[in-house]
Amino acid sequence: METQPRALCSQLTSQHGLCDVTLTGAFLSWKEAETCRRRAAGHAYDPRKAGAFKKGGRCVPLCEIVAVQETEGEDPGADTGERRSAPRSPAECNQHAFTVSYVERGRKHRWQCSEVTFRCTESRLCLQWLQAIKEQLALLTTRPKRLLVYINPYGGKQRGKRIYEQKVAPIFCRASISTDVIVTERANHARDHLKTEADLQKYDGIVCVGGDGMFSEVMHGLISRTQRDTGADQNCSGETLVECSLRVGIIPAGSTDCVCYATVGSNDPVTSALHIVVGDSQPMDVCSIRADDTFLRYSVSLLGYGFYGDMLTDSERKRWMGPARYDLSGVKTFLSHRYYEGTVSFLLADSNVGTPRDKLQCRSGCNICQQPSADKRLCGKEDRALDGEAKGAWQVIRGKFLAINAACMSCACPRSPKGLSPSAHLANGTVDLILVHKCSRLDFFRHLLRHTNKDDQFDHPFVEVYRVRQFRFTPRCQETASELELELREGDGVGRARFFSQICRKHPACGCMPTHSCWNCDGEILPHAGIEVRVHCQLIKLFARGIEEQTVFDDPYTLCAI
Ligand SMILES: Nc1ncnc2c1ncn2[C@@H]1O[C@H](COP(=O)(O)OP(=O)(O)OP(=O)(O)O)[C@@H](O)[C@H]1O
Repeated sequence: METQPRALCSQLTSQHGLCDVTLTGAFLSWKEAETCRRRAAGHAYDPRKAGAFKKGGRCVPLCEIVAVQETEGEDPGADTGERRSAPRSPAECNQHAFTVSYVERGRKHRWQCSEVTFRCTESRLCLQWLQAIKEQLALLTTRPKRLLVYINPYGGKQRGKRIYEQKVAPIFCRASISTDVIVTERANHARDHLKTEADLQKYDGIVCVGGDGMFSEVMHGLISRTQRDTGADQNCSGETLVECSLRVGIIPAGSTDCVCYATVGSNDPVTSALHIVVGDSQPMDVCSIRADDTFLRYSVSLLGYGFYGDMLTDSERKRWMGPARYDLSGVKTFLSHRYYEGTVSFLLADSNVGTPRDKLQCRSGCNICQQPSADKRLCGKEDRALDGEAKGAWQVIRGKFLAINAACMSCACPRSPKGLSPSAHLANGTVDLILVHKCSRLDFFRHLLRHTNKDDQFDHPFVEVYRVRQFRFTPRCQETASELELELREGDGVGRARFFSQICRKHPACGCMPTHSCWNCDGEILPHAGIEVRVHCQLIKLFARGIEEQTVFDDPYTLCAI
């Protein structure tokens, strides 16, 4: 028989005075006690105190309570940082207390762990409250109890270990989450450990402390391990990959924390730790990248050829500079203004998953991500039938590109708060393919500038954007003889020019454009130019809930009204 959540209602004392505290199956709320309010309305009214109490009232969803603990020898002013000037009265000394830690929302999607202590004179009542809240928390089965934590001690400003120990571990401890912590000793340590050694049965989730590179390691390890354990072959083209059951939490401690920012809305370790504690779950699409029929890598954020590929290649040579290298390499790559020729082929996504320019941003509980995607509907025989059908739907664009970007998510970050593709979705089984054709430096600058302001970066004649399920890129130097011949025949005069430029590209001594760039795959260089990309809908899950609409939570009383 299902356990019924216990409801309680008592008058207890908090640091703001006597209050009515209510526990239901969904909320814990407290507000100024009726008797106090009536007294405050009469001659004993003290506006200063009444205001303070109003501020102290709250309605906290049960799922956002971090923990409840009996408070021994507590000081009623301790949770607000107030110091008691007077010794405790004999009445206070006879009181029993319990402290509730809960999620409190701050500005810019930040969460913090707040506390409230309730006191009462009866030990039985205090125990009743403690037990009732603990029982309710025990019903929240999506919360992790045991986590495997990987810390990159060299990520970002090399503060990963300190961030974990000072900001995250105390929250896990308060929430009674046990952890096995591995501080990595080399690159790919976490990936290899997850792939082969880790006893994943023991854990409810994995946490990585570091930047996007560290997350990518953990993701690769987890996906590979899941496929191996379930008999799926990630190297086989067209294989339906098996979703990973363990969730991944990201504690941001890198120089780029784009995945964390796009899924939580902030780069704050405490916020991430709290999303893990409350057991949030955010599915996320993953792209698999292949070249010459061989699996290369997975990507969850940005795949960029041309501008972003060149910028990453240059910045890797300047690692000694730290995060400032991205700015310098960005300017250098912009000034070089290189373009690359090639052919992009893609399979458009279904219309029910929106379009890159529809301004429907992916937010917590996104409707579009809850639509069954084409990728999900495909399996077995159906898969082959639909794939055959889809073959006719491939679109082909040949041209000279300054950048080819595939955004699996918005790629929002503090510098570009709306991101590379503001309406891209985390889990709808698609990727937004952005083609920036050759244009003047000034136009390209205008396009880049629009990533930082409110203007539409796709509203330029030289930019095309498509929501796709699969795409391929073939650089001109890899195009087959028949494709090149076709192109030469397409325009006579142009043909001659292209013929000569083809000779030039084969002779680097003449100093003309390089024939191809490389791909920036979530911040890692992929040396291949010709690739094939397929989106795997909701292949992994994060301890996150997507970016919340902030306004709902501005008023602590709003939740009571919901
Ligand atoms: N102990 C280690 N020693 C050296 N490299 C490591 C170690 N642990 C992890 N790495 C590697 O460090 C790379 C960068 O890590 P991370 O993403 O955490 O930091 P970052 O500063 O954001 O990275 P980047 O410098 O790429 O922006 C990752 O690709 C990861 O494979």
